[in-house]
Amino acid sequence: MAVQVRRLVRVYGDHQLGVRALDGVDLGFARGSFTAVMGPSGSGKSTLLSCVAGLDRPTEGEILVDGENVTFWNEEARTQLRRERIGFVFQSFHLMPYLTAAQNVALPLRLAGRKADPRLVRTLLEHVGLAERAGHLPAELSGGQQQRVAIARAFVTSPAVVLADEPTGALDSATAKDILRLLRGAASDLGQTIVMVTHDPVAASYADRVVFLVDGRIAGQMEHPTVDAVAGQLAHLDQLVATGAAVTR
Ligand SMILES: Nc1ncnc2c1ncn2[C@@H]1O[C@H](COP(=O)(O)OP(=O)(O)OP(=O)(O)O)[C@@H](O)[C@H]1O
Repeated sequence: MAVQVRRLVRVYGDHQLGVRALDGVDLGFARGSFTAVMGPSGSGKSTLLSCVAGLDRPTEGEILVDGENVTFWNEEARTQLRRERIGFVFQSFHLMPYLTAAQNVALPLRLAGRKADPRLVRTLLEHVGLAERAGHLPAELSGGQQQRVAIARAFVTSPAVVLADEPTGALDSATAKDILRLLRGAASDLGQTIVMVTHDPVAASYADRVVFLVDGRIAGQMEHPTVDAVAGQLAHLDQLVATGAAVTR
């Protein structure tokens, strides 16, 4: 398993009265798998990503990255974990505006104190179809191209997992499909493990599996998701939440 979370609980505020953002989540993410995490607003999706990334500490439970228990690592070790073993893709790209595409891709290696091999950077930019734009600044690239640079950057350290938070949320649907095909291919062809939070059933249909969260708990999983099946399950979950059926403990 690239990543495993066991009995993960994250309570914000008072232990008894606080918000249980995650309430006993057990999940494994196999190497080379592409998982979509879905659920209503406030269901715990971002908290799950933050815990896996080591940005947030679980209240209870364990997190294993490449089989190593990282739950109790100190701040410094978790910063290193984020730099070297976790890749990030955000909705709003988060590229450094004053660095070229190639320099942005190389940045995680530099931050990790490693040498940025120009051939690796070039190969990654070729892989995302941007070899010709290596010297361009983000402002000179379209949104879809900027997201491709961000994806190449996320892959540069060969991380255990790439965490993508609404990676297509800011893109038109045709560009979004290109990005999703790229992520799909990275999992299938390069064996890159990907976990993607999304609200979009089309985006989720590119994944191998969808995990549905409600109130910090797993409310269902779907293998080989289709757009219609995902949309149907989301409507069903919304109904459960609206009637309060999902919040009984
Ligand atoms: N720092 C915090 N302090 C207090 N409560 C928090 C904090 N972060 C999240 N929460 C609460 O934890 C719950 C889960 O939040 P989370 O952001 O993980 O949900 P989400 O599924 O990502 O939602 P969205 O789809 O709206 O982004 C929510 O009730 C939220 O209000």
